[in-house]
Amino acid sequence: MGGRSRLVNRAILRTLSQHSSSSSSSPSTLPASGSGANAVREEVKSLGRAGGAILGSAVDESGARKAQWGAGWVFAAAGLVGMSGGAVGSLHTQAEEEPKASIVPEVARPASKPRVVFVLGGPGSGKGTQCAKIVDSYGFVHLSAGDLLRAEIKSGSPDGTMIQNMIKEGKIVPSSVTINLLKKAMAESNTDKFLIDGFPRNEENRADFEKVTGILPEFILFFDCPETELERRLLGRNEGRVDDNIETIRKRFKVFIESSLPVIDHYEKIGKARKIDATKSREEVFNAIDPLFRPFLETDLQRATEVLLKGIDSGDLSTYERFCDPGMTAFEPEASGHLVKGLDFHRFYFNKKVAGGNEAENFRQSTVTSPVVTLLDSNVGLVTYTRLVQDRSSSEVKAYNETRLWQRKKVNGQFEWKNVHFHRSLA
Ligand SMILES: Nc1ncnc2c1ncn2[C@@H]1O[C@H](COP(=O)(O)OP(=O)(O)O)[C@@H](O)[C@H]1O
Ligand SMILES: Nc1ccn([C@@H]2O[C@H](COP(=O)(O)OP(=O)(O)O)[C@@H](O)[C@H]2O)c(=O)n1
Repeated sequence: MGGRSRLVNRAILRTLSQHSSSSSSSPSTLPASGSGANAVREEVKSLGRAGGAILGSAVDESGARKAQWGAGWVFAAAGLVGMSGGAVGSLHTQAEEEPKASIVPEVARPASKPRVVFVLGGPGSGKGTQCAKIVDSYGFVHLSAGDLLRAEIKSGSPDGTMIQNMIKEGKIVPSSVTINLLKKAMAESNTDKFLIDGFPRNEENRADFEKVTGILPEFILFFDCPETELERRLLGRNEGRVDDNIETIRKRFKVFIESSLPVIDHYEKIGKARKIDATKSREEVFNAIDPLFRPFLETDLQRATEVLLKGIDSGDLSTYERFCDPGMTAFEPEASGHLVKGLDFHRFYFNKKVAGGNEAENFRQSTVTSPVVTLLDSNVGLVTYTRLVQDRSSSEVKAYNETRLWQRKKVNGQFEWKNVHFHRSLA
């Protein structure tokens, strides 16, 4: 996601393309063994030694954005990526032992592990304004530390008076109070993507959050803006806040420089700070932020595919219907060259399985190789892979090439990826 991993991803893609016989980055031509795979393994090992996670988008030689399926892309060359028998998204190699422990592909983490982006910047730099836009486009939950503290005052909590006094003085409320509020809000939410705005504001906030939650941010957004502009915006904000007066504003600037800038420096040093010029218009600021959030969509899309395939393997019709658009079209061998529309054709196979009864006999396992996730825009994505299907009832392993076209839709106010078309053919 960061500059470093993007460069590393480029290197991997180059290595792969050198050993690929056709197009520059065609995953279906990845070597399964031999010198190409060895070269890739070396890349993986060196990444592991450097402690780098292989994640998110990469840019291929033609400039097209591509998502790597976690380490799957690399493991697909070195081995195989398992899609069943364990947690969804767990990776295993079957060809030979790989240095798994040293490589922690972030996309392989359990879906419940929250992905957090901290949004920092001086008071009035536009954090809240941009967070609203990110929520709207990317389905994050926005948690403003300041808003949570103000709500705590209103709720009549025993800490209310202390918090009110601190805010009036532009001082930073003790971490234990703010972190408890954040933890509670995160636990009450049913998502795993959080924008945490106005936090961590000092070293104590930062270190305590890490210690208490074990969460490191994916990255931090730093809205860079000079004091004169901040002052102008805050005096014009007009939200009736007790701290938007010239006396408190000056105190907040001082606290920001003394306590918050060192936190931003910390993230800069570990390569997690993404600095944004916040003096630009709201639209220009959003355009600068927008690409940073694309990899989250790629991860979501990959996870949706993993869950869908697991649903197919286990004969779970409700999962299948949750991820498939009712008007989905498909070309698959069972349809003998015809395009089938809707879910009835596919439902037949789920019902047949249930009717067959014997779970052990019905047991199926898919292993995905050469997965590629390509985001066409923020609401349309393409997932291609080869799927090996093992079936208890037959010793034959079937291999399919599959292409799934996904569309992101808002359902009951929440973004969901829906499979709108797939093409499956015998590999
Ligand atoms: N890019 C921008 N240009 C001009 N004004 C802005 C911009 N972004 C936000 N504002 C305005 O500045 C004020 C502060 O923005 P806000 O998002 O509340 O900042 P923060 O959450 O960082 O305190 C608001 O009145 C907002 O409408
Ligand atoms: N992590 C935090 C965030 C806010 N706060 C308090 O809440 C005030 C308002 O913060 P905010 O994030 O809502 O607003 P801005 O100052 O960024 O405009 C701060 O000046 C602090 O007094 C805090 O103590 N600790």
